[in-house]
Amino acid sequence: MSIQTDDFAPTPRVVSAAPVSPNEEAIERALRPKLLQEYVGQMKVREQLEIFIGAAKMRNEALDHVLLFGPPGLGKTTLSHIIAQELGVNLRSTSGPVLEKPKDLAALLTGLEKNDVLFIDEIHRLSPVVEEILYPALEDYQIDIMIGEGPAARSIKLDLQPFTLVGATTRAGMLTNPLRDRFGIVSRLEFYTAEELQRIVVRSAGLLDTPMDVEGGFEIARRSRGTPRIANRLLRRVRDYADVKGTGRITEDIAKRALAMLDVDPQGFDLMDRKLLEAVIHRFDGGPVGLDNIAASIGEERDTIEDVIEPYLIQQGFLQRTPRGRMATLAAYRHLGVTPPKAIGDVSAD
Ligand SMILES: Nc1ncnc2c1ncn2[C@@H]1O[C@H](COP(=O)(O)OP(=O)(O)OP(=O)(O)O)[C@@H](O)[C@H]1O
Ligand SMILES: [Mg+2]
Repeated sequence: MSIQTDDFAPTPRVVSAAPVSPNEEAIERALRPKLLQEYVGQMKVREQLEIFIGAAKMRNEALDHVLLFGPPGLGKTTLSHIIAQELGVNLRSTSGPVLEKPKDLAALLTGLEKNDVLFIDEIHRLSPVVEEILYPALEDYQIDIMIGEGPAARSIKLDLQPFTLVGATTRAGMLTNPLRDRFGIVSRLEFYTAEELQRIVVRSAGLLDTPMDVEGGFEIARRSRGTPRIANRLLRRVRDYADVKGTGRITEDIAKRALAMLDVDPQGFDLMDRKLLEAVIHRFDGGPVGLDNIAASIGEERDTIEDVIEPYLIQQGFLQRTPRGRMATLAAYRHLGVTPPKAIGDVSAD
């Protein structure tokens, strides 16, 4: 398959943390680090995994089950591949919504070889009946399957090879307790710093054969909302700009001009972020306002706001989540150049 431009998706948001097209996923695969050593940032997670993977290999045992959670585009799928690679075992990948029936999961489980990794993306979307068979599989490497139908139906126990489940989710809160309790290793991925993203951008530019100044790379990094997927996407867009409007080299000036053209501001906010902040400030007096009201007001899905738009705004201190709803902080007023009401200073202080 040849890699073409990935611009065909309907008006994708350039700072969307989700992949905007199947083609982008192909490009991402090419940019994916293969080893823990190449995996930038997430020091705590990496350190833990290094030790646990090393120990599992020394004992020739399956690694304990791993739950990876965090916002989209931070490297959960990448890490699952790395875990299998470092363990020197096969990786089987699937996702919660794909596993419709218990037998779908049973087929995967019985096909696993000793110490293999089974990756289940969006594990919070497993159906309860499928989740049921996962429990004994995780605990005792056994599954109960039903043979036959009607009165002749009986359940038999099947032994499985020891294996490691790597589950990924953007919402750890949506996992059932019995499922969550069966993960021995729980790793939370954090947003990356601009310096870490810069290292990722430099590495990707190298893989894409694109000459880039340090300042150009930093400009892309700091506008990438802490997310490698966005950093890699902005890099590709800036590279297009550099090819057409410049000499092909990504300089600071080229990066700034390209990003301004893409409406990505120096904070990494795009029109959607600004629309959300503006709605909270202008239509709801700065909040508190419920998610549903925000969703209706800016014409976005509630889930998209919760999973994709607001985590970064909250992490950066522009939005606050309170029991009564979302509130704009002083930083949000300042960012939009709006004079804050007097009371807001006190709210933001705590
Ligand atoms: N730590 C990292 N170092 C270098 N590149 C990274 C890192 N994490 C992610 N990336 C890059 O970002 C891209 C997106 O990562 P990945 O697909 O693993 O995210 P994800 O967390 O699985 O997202 P989603 O929640 O949408 O499934 C990858 O193609 C990879 O190139
Ligand atoms: Mg993924």
